This record gives sequence, C-alpha cells and structure tokens, in this order.
Amino acid sequence: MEERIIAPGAREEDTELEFTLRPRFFCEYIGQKKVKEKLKIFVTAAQNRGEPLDHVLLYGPPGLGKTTLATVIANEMSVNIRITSGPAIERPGDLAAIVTNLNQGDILFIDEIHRLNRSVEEILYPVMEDFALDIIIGKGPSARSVRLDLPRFTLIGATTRAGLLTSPLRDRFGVINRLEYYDETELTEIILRSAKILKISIDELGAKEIAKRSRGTPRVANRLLKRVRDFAEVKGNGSITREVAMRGLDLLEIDPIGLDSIDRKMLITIIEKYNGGPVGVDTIAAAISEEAVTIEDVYEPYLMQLGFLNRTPRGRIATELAYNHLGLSKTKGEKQMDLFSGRKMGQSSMIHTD
Ligand SMILES: Nc1ncnc2c1ncn2[C@@H]1O[C@H](COP(=O)(O)OP(=O)(O)OP(=O)(O)O)[C@@H](O)[C@H]1O
Repeated sequence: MEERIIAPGAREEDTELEFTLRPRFFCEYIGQKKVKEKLKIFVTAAQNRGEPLDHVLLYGPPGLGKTTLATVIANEMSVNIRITSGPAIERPGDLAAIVTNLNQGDILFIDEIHRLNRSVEEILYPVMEDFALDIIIGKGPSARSVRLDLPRFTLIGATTRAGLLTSPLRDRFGVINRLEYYDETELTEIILRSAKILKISIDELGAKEIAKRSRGTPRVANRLLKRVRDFAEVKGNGSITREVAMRGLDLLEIDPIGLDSIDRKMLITIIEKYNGGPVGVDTIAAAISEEAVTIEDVYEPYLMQLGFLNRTPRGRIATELAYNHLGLSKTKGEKQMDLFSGRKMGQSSMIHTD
C-alpha cells in the first residue's frame, strides 16, 4: 500500500506536531461552530451545577479534531483527561483498571469506540449509566458478582462510524455530535495559526492554496504546511507564497482540490474498468490494492463530499463531476485532458522542479 501524505489518519510523524499545534481552549478551536456552541452551553451548565458533563459522542471522518475537542473540554472544565482507544481495551479487566483510577469529574476519551470488544462493551453499560462496575470474582460455582462504585466521570467516545455502534451503547450518550469537514476559510485560519506557532513565514494566499488542497481536514492541512515549508526552504527563500505552495503541492502530486494519485486511480478504475459503476467496494479495493474498510472510512467520505461519488445499494457510481474533473468524457470514457493538472493535453505541466 502506498503511503499517502493526505491520509487523514494520524501517523507517528504527526505526534509531536499535533501536541504543539493542538488548540487548548474553545477560543483557539477554529470552525465546527454549531458543535462548539452546543458544547460550550453544556460545559457551562455542568460547571454551574458543579456536576460532571454528560457522556459525549463525537463522530465524523478522521483528523477533524475529535481528540482535540475532548482535550479542549477537559481544559475548559479544569479536569484530567485519560486518552485510550477501543482496540487498546482488550479485556474487561483493562477497562476496570482505567475507570477505577479516575477522579470525580475526569474525562475518559475512547477513540474508535466502535471497535470495543463485546465483553468490554457490556460492562461499560452500567459504568456509564450507574457509575458502577460489576466484576466477577472467582470461577465456576463459587463465582460471585461484586458491584464497585465509581466516581462520576464523563466518557467522550469518538468514532468514524456512528452506524457501527450498537444502539444500547449509542443510547447511553447524552450528547451526540457530528464533526463536519472544514471550509477553505477555516482551514486557512488553521494554517495561519499553525504557521505562527511553528514560526513559518507564509502569506494569506499561500495559506489559502494549502487550505484548498487539504481535503477539509486540519490534520492534512498541518502536514501539508510542513511539507511546503521544506519546499520553500530548499527551492525558495523559506517564505510560503501562493506560487511556492502551488509548486510544492504539485510536486507532491496533490491536485488543486486535494485529490492524490490514489483518489484518481480509484475514480479512473470505476470509470474505465466498470463503465462508471455501480461497482462494489470490494471489487474496487481489489482493483487498486487497498483495503475496503480504508476506502469506506477514508477516501470515500471526501469524494462523496465533493459530489464525485455516489454510494448506492448496488455499488459505487462515479458522477459527472468526477468525469469532468478528470477530463474524461462520459459517453466514450476517453481522455481529454492531462489527468493530473486538469489542463488540456499538450499544455505545459504545472510541475516545476527548477
Ligand atoms: N478546530 C481546530 N482548530 C485548529 N486545529 C485543529 C482543529 N481540529 C484539529 N486541529 C488540528 O488537527 C490535528 C488533528 O486533530 P485530532 O487529533 O483531534 O483529530 P481526530 O479527529 O481526533 O482524529 P483521529 O480520530 O484520527 O485521531 C490536531 O493536532 C490539531 O493540531
């Protein structure tokens, strides 16, 4: 599988960067206005009553700021946050170890909560509802159940797939919020903020160009900013202008709306091999050597947001917009333009390598 610079999932190289750039309070958290507005009210109300916040479920594509929002809530409420993930809590005992170490009002953040083990999920129900942990002591006929009281804490669950959550689990969240892709103005603001923290020289148009190609995702925006900075330092005078951003991003083969070679490969496969679809996700996955779940969670949401792809019960269909973007004609499926630059064949490429 190819390494994608615009993959929205977290990578090791992001860890330090994300720690430095992560907004700490609502006032630094850009965009997601509706979600922020609602959460601010719930946080203030809980604080006024001196109670912990209700359990919160955040869902949406990766890299949109779910973990960040959970840490913002913890900071706003001046409580500790413990961050873990569904797959990391393998057995009921792992969950017991975590929740018995929480203090009153603390936040427990469980990323990828849809991937919790069934046995863990079942003991989570009374934990969330009654702040009680039912543990079985002993084995066989002498086994007995003991109920442990826990401090009242807030669970913040995050998932890319709200549909995969069982209803008993979903019903136990008092607050459910969907995070949306960021628009160009919000991403420009995020990039300018990150550049300031990282002391990168960039102008408004340079930030806007990176924003346009960041797939509506702050994690991608920050990663692209870092790559364009490298380009600006080596090929220019270190400052990022629109021209420098365009050249750097073209070199990375990220097109003007943020598609990379894998997105294009996927769309071209649907169009050329399967006549535009409908074609099943497993077939696409096999044709482009990617995993079906990665296609569904990561690539498709952005292509659907752009209106390039429709999900139907019979499979995926490439839309007219996708044909137009790739310069393909819907009737003949023939190529009219250079696939990468979107220019007519014969015009000079946008890639300048100096
Ligand atoms: N609203 C925002 N304003 C500014 N920066 C943001 C915002 N949201 C996210 N970021 C930046 O994007 C990075 C990724 O965000 P975060 O780790 O919270 O994503 P996530 O949705 O939890 O993704 P995943 O579920 O894949 O971990 C953060 O480190 C932060 O720098």
